[in-house]
Amino acid sequence: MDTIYALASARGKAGVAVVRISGPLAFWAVEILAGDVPPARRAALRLLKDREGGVLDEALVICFEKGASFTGEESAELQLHGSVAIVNAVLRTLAKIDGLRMADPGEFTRRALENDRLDLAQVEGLADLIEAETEAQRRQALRVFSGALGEKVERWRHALVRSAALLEATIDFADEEVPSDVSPEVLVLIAEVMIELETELAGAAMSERIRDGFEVAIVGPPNAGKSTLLNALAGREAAITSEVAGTTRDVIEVRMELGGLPVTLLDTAGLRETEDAVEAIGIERARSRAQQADLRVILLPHAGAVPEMRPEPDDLVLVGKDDTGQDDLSVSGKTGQGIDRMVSHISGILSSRALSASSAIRDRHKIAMKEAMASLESARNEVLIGADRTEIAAEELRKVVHSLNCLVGRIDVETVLGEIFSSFCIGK
Ligand SMILES: Nc1nc2c(c(=O)[nH]1)N(C=O)[C@@H](CNc1ccc(C(=O)N[C@@H](CCC(=O)O)C(=O)O)cc1)CN2
Ligand SMILES: Nc1nc2c(ncn2[C@@H]2O[C@H](COP(=O)(O)OP(=O)(O)OP(=O)(O)O)[C@@H](O)[C@H]2O)c(=O)[nH]1
Repeated sequence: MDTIYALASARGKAGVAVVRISGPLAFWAVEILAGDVPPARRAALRLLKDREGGVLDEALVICFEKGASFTGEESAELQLHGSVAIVNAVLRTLAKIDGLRMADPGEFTRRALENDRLDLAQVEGLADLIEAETEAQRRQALRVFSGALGEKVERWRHALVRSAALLEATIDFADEEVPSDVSPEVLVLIAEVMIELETELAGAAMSERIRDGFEVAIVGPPNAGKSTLLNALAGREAAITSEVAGTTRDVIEVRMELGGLPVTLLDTAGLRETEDAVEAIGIERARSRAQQADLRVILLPHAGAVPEMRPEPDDLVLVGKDDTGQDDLSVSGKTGQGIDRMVSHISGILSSRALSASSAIRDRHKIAMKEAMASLESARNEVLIGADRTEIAAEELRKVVHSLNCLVGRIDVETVLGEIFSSFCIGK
């Protein structure tokens, strides 16, 4: 096994930079640079020197013994003054040590996975944790990283292995005295797992939103003040505004954080009848994107106007360009009147939806869970049919266990690892 090293903190000037080393020669590398191997897990101040004895930096060195580190391997951290020159000089010195090489992206985490410090779902949670930009993303990734999914899978697997064992016991004893009918107990176990899987699957769409962002579309007739409102929310001139009706043609997207949630706001072409072919395409796009969005803010030109689009139950219907706020249900991009109220309404609705988010954060999880569900359904049907189908039922249950094993990466890991780690930073 190679010993790997990498800069774990971001490149560029910083207060402190962290270089990580992991593998059988990690302490050896520390000894070469720092002169000795400080006691494990204690920050020790050392002068780091290159092989010619030139001082590289005064640094904090922390050693982690094999079996008690992030990767599970012998590893060490060099906490350096965060200058580009120091980092480069230290990395150069490490490169010259035989048996050491620069880590690939995600390789430290990969080793943690190989050493059973993390399961695959946790690795995926960790990837999301590093990508997290909003509060909701941080919380979701942390939940997955903490191993919530793995724990559930463990419980499900336990129930299914027990069910299969019960069924198999009846097969083995088929010729002898038949033990009591196990099917009621098996059916209960199967039903319990199915209910929990269903809940996870139902929350998958929401966890996806938290990862990728909710879409909120601003819709209304031309000149309703949509672009001005978007710009006010974005805090910049993301969309062109003008007194000419029909200014916005394409869908304009602005990503922002609303109440801790990642939200993509969509400014859309004003909805009206038009002879202009280009505008008509824009209007068609506006309608379809708005329909697919999670929520719509429908702007009216004046109180009592008929909305351009039929509002869904949670949609907001507001009178736009109302600078003074004569109406509770009004908003002005120009003065900012009503914007706070609108934002808290939107984030309230989206947050309540986000509560149902599950740990199924990737398509891979959804696919494995759907497979598990399908096999569970067949297993249940076979059990219901009767004793002569017991063997088939047990076989279906083994398939479920297989799908669950894939889910947490007990098997078939290699096929997904490349994809997962391609998004990792070097040093993680
Ligand atoms: N400086 C530094 N900060 C960091 C990390 C790191 O590697 N270095 N981490 C890296 O991502 C995260 C912390 N994760 C870690 C996870 C496990 C162990 C570890 O040594 N585990 C041992 C001992 C556990 C214990 O003392 O309770 C073990 O699990 O056996 C260290 C860091 C975030 N902050
Ligand atoms: N008084 C006032 N004028 C506004 C407000 N919002 C927009 N306007 C003006 O109304 C005109 C149209 O505003 P836009 O934001 O471009 O309207 P839009 O709904 O995006 O228009 P289209 O792109 O044509 O669909 C511009 O002249 C804006 O300056 C507002 O809150 N108060």
